[in-house]
Amino acid sequence: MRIAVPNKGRLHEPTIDLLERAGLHLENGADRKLYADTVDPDVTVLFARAADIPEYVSDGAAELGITGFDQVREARVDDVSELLDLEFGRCRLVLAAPEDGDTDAVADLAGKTVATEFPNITADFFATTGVDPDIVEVSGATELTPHVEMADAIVDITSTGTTLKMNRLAVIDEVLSSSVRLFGREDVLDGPKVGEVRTALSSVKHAEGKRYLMMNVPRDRLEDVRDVIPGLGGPTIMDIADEDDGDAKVAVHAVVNERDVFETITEVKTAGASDILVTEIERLVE
Ligand SMILES: Nc1ncnc2c1ncn2[C@@H]1O[C@H](COP(=O)(O)OP(=O)(O)OP(=O)(O)O)[C@@H](O)[C@H]1O
Ligand SMILES: O=P(O)(O)OC[C@H]1O[C@H](OP(=O)(O)OP(=O)(O)O)[C@H](O)[C@@H]1O
Ligand SMILES: [Mg+2]
Repeated sequence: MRIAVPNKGRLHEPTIDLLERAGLHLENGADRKLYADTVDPDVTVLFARAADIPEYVSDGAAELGITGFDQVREARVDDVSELLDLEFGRCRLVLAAPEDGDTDAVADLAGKTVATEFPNITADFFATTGVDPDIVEVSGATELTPHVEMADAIVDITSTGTTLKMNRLAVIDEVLSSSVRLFGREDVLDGPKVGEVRTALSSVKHAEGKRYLMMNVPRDRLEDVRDVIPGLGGPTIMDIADEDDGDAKVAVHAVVNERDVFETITEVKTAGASDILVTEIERLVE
């Protein structure tokens, strides 16, 4: 099975990092190679441009793909399905125009020109508004086009808003909200490998922001400790083999949200826990 992933750009590294954390370690994937093997002999990674990945999956060059939702929508592929929101590469496609110009609303764009790297998404957006501007496709530096009289407005990616601000552009409307997705061609979705890859990647997402808490608790304080552990399932309670103590203490393990760890430690300690350990979780298969 082949997974197409971004070969460069801002999505490349986080995608490789995610595959590694999911246990799909890349082998002999030196720079500029088109393919890399993984520890799983049945899984190959194919490197492609973020914008080409939906087409690669649709055409059969790969079975699965990882790229931005914006690219999937722009490619207008109708035979692929989303399997997982990977929740990075978050950005918005927005309609924006010069701050000090006379374009303040969608209606102001009747008979005007909009420049974008996403002509299909832009056309779909305007089709819902009843306004029908000319759409000009550019391949980058879109933010410049209103200042060189190429366009009256743009549809482009924004995340922090810095680029729009630097180019004195104001948002008129949101066109699309995007993040990176795992998707696959519909005719292969039932295969066992697809399920395995999906589970591996989602287990990394589930583990993010969670910590594993371990502690020892006198058996007669167990209920007090249990009461203060915020529930994410569990906790797991285990007997401790201890010759001197008999069964006076038990080990308590629990998965907790990272943001709750600080408070929980204080509370379980007050409730009688000792030998408290906090560790990171690599993967959490639910
Ligand atoms: N500023 C941003 N913040 C968050 N995600 C972004 C941002 N810019 C782009 N993305 C996401 O990353 C995807 C790829 O963008 P990137 O800039 O890496 O590639 P590109 O410039 O289109 O590619 P290439 O360098 O191959 O021309 C976008 O389609 C979008 O989903
Ligand atoms: O809201 P901001 O945080 O400023 O991000 C928005 C910018 O990020 C992307 O460009 P990128 O940095 O990927 O450069 P590129 O034009 O080379 O793709 C996008 O095309 C915007 O220009
Ligand atoms: Mg870019």
